[in-house]
Amino acid sequence: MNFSRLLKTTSALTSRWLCSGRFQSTSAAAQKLVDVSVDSKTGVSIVSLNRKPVNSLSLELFKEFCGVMDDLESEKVRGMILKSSCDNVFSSGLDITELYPHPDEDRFHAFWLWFQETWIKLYGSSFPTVAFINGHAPAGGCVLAISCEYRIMLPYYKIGLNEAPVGIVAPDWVVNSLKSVLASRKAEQLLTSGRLLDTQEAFDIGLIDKIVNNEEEALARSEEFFSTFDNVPKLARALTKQQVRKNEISKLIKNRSNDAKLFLNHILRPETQKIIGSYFKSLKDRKK
Ligand SMILES: CCCCCC/C=C\CC(=O)SCCNC(=O)CCNC(=O)[C@H](O)C(C)(C)COP(=O)(O)OP(=O)(O)OC[C@H]1O[C@@H](n2cnc3c(N)ncnc32)[C@H](O)[C@@H]1OP(=O)(O)O
Repeated sequence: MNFSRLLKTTSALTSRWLCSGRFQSTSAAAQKLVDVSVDSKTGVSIVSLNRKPVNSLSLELFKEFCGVMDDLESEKVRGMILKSSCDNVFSSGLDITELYPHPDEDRFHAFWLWFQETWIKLYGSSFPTVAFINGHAPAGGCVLAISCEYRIMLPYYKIGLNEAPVGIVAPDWVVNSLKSVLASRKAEQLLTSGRLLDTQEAFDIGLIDKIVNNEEEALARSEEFFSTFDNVPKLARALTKQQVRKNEISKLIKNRSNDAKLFLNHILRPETQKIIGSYFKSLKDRKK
């Protein structure tokens, strides 16, 4: 099966959840959670996550992001830069209120399927992708960044997969995306310790590709990355990227519902709820 057909393949059960109109934004005037603009000099699309204050990743944000990715695919854009419009935070990861206290099972199932869909579309996109990490990127924020092809980060922020200390276990598609960036041993150390790295440490181990001081430099470094493909036929580039990433994506596509069920079972365990609850409380108490 070719890759674009594979990307469209979802089980009947999964399609039912993804296509269902449930969990729509209630207000037509609701603020956009994902903004798109085009850099007029380079023709590259800039996608900004815009869920204030910290871009925590909710079901609605995932849905909107997937719609944007579909548009960019059909417009056959030259490239995409993913960044944040929140001050100091690229994304604070999954919205903890989707996980705690004791989430509604239907909503959680849909939430998880849209998280998977986001990863499938971003990791498997045909066009080149850069994450401009213009703020902290813990947990799910880091997952978005490692799903892109190239990572550029501002100094003095933190990035990493701190799920284990929060009581959350990484699914294999997240582990494998990390292993596509870092050697297995480094990936394991990062995951099991849950340590967040500062920008320099992240650069030193190869988790990010460039450190920049401002957005202007980020755009210039992104352009250098995109222009490495200027003499490569678009289709050949896209199919080659997807060939490299195909195994992880097809494994998840075959296992989506089960992956959601496993995660839900884990999240609903009283011990997990307890750990997430005290973690969330400590986040709130920090500011008191
Ligand atoms: C191992 C891989 C597993 C993969 C599968 C699962 C994937 C991911 C799991 C997750 O993503 S779980 C989420 C984990 N996220 C975090 O641990 C980050 C938590 N947040 C922070 O550390 C900080 O907020 C920040 C991002 C460093 C920003 O700090 P800042 O001081 O700028 O802002 P705060 O005052 O802390 O936050 C403002 C406001 O937002 C609330 N909030 C922060 N993060 C989240 C979140 N992820 N979900 C929901 N709400 C969040 C925070 O409590 C504050 O609320 P108020 O106090 O204003 O009510």
